[in-house]
Amino acid sequence: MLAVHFGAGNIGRGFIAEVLHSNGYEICFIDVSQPLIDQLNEKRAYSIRLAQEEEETIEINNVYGLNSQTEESKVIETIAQADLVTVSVGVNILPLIAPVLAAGLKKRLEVGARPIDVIACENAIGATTALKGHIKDQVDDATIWEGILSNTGFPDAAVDRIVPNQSREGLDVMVEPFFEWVVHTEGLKIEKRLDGVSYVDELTPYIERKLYTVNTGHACIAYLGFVHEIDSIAEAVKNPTIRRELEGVLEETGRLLEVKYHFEREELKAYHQKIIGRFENSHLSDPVERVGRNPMRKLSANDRLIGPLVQLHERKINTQHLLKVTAAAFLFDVAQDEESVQIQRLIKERGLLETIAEVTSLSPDHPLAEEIERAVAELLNQ
Ligand SMILES: NC(=O)C1=CN([C@@H]2O[C@H](COP(=O)(O)OP(=O)(O)OC[C@H]3O[C@@H](n4cnc5c(N)ncnc54)[C@H](O)[C@@H]3O)[C@@H](O)[C@H]2O)C=CC1
Ligand SMILES: O=P(O)(O)OC[C@H]1O[C@](O)(CO)[C@@H](O)[C@@H]1O
Repeated sequence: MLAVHFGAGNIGRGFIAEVLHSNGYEICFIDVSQPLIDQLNEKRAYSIRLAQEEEETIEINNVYGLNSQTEESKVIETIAQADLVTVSVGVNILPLIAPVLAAGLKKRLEVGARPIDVIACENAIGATTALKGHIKDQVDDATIWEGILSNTGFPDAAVDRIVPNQSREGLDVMVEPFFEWVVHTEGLKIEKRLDGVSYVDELTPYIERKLYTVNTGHACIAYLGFVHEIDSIAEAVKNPTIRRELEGVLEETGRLLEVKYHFEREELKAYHQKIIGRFENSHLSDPVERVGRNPMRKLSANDRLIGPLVQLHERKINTQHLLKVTAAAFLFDVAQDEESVQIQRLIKERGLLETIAEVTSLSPDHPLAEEIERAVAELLNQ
């Protein structure tokens, strides 16, 4: 069986491929990094090392790569023959892979290929649904789009495994032992269920619990870590002030999840403790700059900070810790992170309040915009 996976990066190699490989798939990685593709085709294998006390590695073989920029026709042919398509490129990259995916799914119709699922594994709510929309934009002919829809499943999913940036040298990846991949049963076309994947009829509670707990908590450590000039996540989470804010933020998003989905408080507290233990993993060297990367995405309306902040505000539930983390995200200034550079430029050109409104999609006179502005001032005066 052949799986095509877009994005031979941290999660692609360090998580999705492990699950696909253990289910017997050969994996064709699609990427735009030629060095990565060359190594995949030369070595055809790599190791996944678990970040834990005892030495444990998982050998991944039966892999190869194609470059979607220079080998487009081969990519289309491969999609036409594949048994599954998965994606982990970054939610902002999804529109860029839509053309070749549309061509591949169209080719499947021409050759009479059996139904297939396309699953986007990104840190975003509804990423596969978004990808489906980008693919639809590439297909003018309504009949062909109907054909693709009847032959392709686009189930949304939630993925969770901390995989820090790996050294560019090799293919091997260091990952935390924990992983969770949850796929929405709605929209699936393939009967086969993958071992290691949970299938749920109701995905939203899971993905919001993950995004508003793991990712919001991680963002809290990253952005306050940056403000406290601490480089690594494991170090930042030991800082008593940051730890207090982390527990406060998880308390706040936990309240939202309780109110929305009636998660048991004790169950949420156990989930929080497990996640804090994951963040403390000293075997993982995860820089603050990776976890805080792309602050415009993370400060956007439906992501891990503004999403819960607005929903809590609407319910008149306390958001002091989330406000502090959101404010810290506006101070995240990393020369190599173009989104952080863009935010700092906006602050200089248009002022903080306008920038807050622009990045979060809150109106400048929304009480939260003014509260974020105040929280930034408080952080700067600390
Ligand atoms: N790293 C982590 O711990 C986790 C990351 N995620 C999510 O997984 C997604 C990927 O994250 P990472 O693997 O960390 O990023 P990454 O940057 O390591 O991997 C992304 C890969 O996509 C490739 N790419 C970029 N443009 C492309 C294109 N047009 N066509 C094909 N490939 C292209 C890049 O060359 C890179 O190899 C993101 O949505 C992230 O939020 C989700 C859970 C955990
Ligand atoms: O990949 P993103 O969305 O930039 O943020 C990294 C997030 O992914 C995670 O692995 C959590 O799934 C953490 O690394 C972090 O919270």
